Amino acid sequence: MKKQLILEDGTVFTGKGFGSDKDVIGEVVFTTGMTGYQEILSDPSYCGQIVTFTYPLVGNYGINRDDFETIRPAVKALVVKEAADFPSNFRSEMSLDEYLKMKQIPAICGIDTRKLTRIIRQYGTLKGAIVSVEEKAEEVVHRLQAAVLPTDQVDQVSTKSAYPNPGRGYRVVLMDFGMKHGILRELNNRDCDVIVVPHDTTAEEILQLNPDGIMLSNGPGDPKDVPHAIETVRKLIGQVPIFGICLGHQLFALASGANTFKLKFGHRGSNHPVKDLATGKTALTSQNHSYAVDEETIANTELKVTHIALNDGTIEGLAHKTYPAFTVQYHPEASPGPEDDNHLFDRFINMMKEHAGKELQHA
Ligand SMILES: NC(=O)CC[C@H](N)C(=O)O
Repeated sequence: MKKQLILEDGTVFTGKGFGSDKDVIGEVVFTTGMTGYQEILSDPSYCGQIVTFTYPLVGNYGINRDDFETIRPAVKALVVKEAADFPSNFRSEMSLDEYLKMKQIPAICGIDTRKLTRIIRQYGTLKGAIVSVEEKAEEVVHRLQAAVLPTDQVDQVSTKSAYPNPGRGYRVVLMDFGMKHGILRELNNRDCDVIVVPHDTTAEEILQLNPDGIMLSNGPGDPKDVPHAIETVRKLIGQVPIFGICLGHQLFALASGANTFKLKFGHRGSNHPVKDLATGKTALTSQNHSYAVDEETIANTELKVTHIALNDGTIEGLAHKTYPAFTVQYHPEASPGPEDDNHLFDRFINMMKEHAGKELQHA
């Protein structure tokens, strides 16, 4: 069925719909990863976004049961150049089209994704809609310009109640702002005794769980849309070791008195070079973010910059000057992408070991 992708600046693309048939409005972003579409479409940080894949072929290895980052995908829609009709891979259980239909996520193929990406690069992230070809473009543009996109994405994707993920090592309270399962997987691999808690859990409730460390997850939207979480993180800094990823990193920065701002079109892909300022080494990293911490506001805080993006010089990592707390803007849990910085999870374990003054048998 023919569909159109319409941008708020009036650009109209026509293509073929697949996945769910419903009409949607969202923020159009692009990702440059050459593989990993299953992890990307199931990463809750994409909640509300229409994701364009710059890699021209998507769906060729199907959908498998191992690579989900959540069981309830929150992405709004997908835009691709070519969608493979016949996936081929020993792990494949269904096609991308079947999966998108099952999860009611619309997609459009046959789009000139290079042109679309250039528009986003030039003008910044835009609102867009995927609608039937029957719809009049001017009316849709009008609707798009008037549309106010939701700001409650964290609440949409965070767990509604706390749940344990037992282990015999250090106890970690994992604040779920839209957590990728990759984070849980890394903590499990290190035997952590994890308790996942909703985004609005208070600092007092968290400390009552007697954690050895606190993990702040990734998550969708503007970090300033979850002021209660900033307040919670502020109260937790200095109490126990903290490790934050992506949205968790931004919340840690805001809680420490720094500021965040929206990047023009964000960083999304699996090969973003990041320099560790302590070692001088560069790692290739998996990224997915629209916001970044403002470097000019770091001087007023107790934080130091530990990592920077080599593409645009923005902050990619922070550490507290006195307390055991550090965060990264990128994804050391990868999924998808390189695992160069997976050792950061070991650093968190070591921090908990030092702080707790005890070595746990399995940690
Ligand atoms: N992956 C994330 O946690 C993204 C953080 C935040 N939503 C951003 O877009 O910058």
